[in-house]
Amino acid sequence: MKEKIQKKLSDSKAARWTALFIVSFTMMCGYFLTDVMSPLENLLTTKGKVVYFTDDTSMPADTLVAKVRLFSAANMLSEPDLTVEKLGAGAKMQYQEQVNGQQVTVEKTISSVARGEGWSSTEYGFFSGAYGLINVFLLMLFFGGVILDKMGIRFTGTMSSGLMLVGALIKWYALSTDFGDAQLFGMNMQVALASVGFAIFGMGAEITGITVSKVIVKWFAGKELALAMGLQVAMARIGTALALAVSLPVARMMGNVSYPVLFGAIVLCTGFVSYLVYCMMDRKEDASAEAVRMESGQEKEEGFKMSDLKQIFCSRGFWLINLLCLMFYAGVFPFLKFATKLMIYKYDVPESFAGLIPALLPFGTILLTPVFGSLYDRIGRGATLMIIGSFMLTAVHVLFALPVMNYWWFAVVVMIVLGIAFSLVPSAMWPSVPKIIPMKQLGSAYAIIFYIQNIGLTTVPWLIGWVIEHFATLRNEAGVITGYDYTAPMVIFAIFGVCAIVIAMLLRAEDAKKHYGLEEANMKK
Ligand SMILES: NCCCC[C@H](NC(=O)[C@@H](N)CCCCN)C(=O)O
Repeated sequence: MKEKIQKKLSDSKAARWTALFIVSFTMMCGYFLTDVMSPLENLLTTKGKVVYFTDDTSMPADTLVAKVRLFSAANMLSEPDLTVEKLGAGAKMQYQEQVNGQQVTVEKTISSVARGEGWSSTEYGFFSGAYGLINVFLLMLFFGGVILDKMGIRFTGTMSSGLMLVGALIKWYALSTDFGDAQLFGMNMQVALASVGFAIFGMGAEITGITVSKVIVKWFAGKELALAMGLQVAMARIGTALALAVSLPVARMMGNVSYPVLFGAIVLCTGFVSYLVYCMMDRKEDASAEAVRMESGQEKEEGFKMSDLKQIFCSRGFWLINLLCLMFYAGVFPFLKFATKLMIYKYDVPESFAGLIPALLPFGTILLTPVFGSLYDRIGRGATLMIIGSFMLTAVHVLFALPVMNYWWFAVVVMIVLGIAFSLVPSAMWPSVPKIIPMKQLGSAYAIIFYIQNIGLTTVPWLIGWVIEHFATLRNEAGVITGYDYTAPMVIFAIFGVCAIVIAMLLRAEDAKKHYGLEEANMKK
């Protein structure tokens, strides 16, 4: 009689791809919430209500009311019964405007009215960077990695996806409440509370991120690892793309910036439940792995020890990956937070379409990240892919910084190139980590990389928000904002790109010396 050979659950193709899909879904929900506020920058930084017209233009509500009143008086029409509160969808407005030096009568129909929150650019920058606040300053991401290696995938992932949900609810509460002039921590109460919520969410999102990375290595090591990581990132990008595309229309339709966040919180509930489903699969995988080990008489793998951290810290290749991750991601995610407003003011894109151009970036990566991942699996050249991606990132920011070519189609082309760069580097960088660091220290290794990366994700939006307020905001003599000059912030982003190129080259040199195998294929033939 043939003896039944024990197999691990992860040896089944269907099982491992199902596991990947479930955890990637949780992550996708997290990414949706991370970027849901980015297209709302213009609305958040406008004081009072904003009126949107059917021709895709917009105007502060009080300016509109004043213009309509002036028009009625000048044309001896009866005083309109109009206040900011009475403006509503479907109403027709008439007022006069200077067009090419001539006074013309404009008639517009209101499509929606939404409440602006009156934040400053610095406050918006602070809020955007708050994502990494607890991770960086309370070292929670670092401890998250240790918790992951000590307590395991099921405990850590459940805890962290629960934290995402709690943070999202706090953020929603802050944005849906009018706190008047109340202050917290010496700042506007709404900004402070929304930032606290975002910081708790960010802690959960990042710990979930390292947990999911470990899940993928657990199921795919020696198999289609880079493809699986690429697909996970691709699904995450769907979350980002949807956030960028639907957030402003939802806020406009509902009249308030809090609704997209509420929607995100509901989506996150499903992400939390899907992680619980994964936990059941994880239990089965562990049981089958244990059965295989017993049958083959293998020694039980030694657990994680704090002293293992020394091995991680002593690896030069590991530090180069850290720095590359810091610089490359500092040039992408923080940029996305400001990209919608860049499209409005530099490329003259109507506000209702402006979020769609940055949304092209994640949409492009949805396809390309798995393609490049699979390329890396089959033919290698990981370090080279990272160098090419870093070059592209730099070129993109230099092009955005140029004061010429301010056409929307140019912004679209440049954004597509950024999408290619944003597929190349992540698809090669993340699967390279297990080539440098062994499995049992992988949770801590990813946590340290995410930790260093979070320093950039936190401080770069602060820096850019401050630079926009002090060096990029154009005002007229009365101090009213008339536009923005994005040269200075874009030059800063380009500098991150140059640093990424240098580091990626050093990494390839280090690989040649230490034979990590970054230029080799991942799949064992
Ligand atoms: N296997 C690792 C995949 C990481 C994907 C990577 N995510 C991050 O680096 C996160 N720490 C930051 C996410 C910020 C959310 N917008 C990615 O390329 O998304």
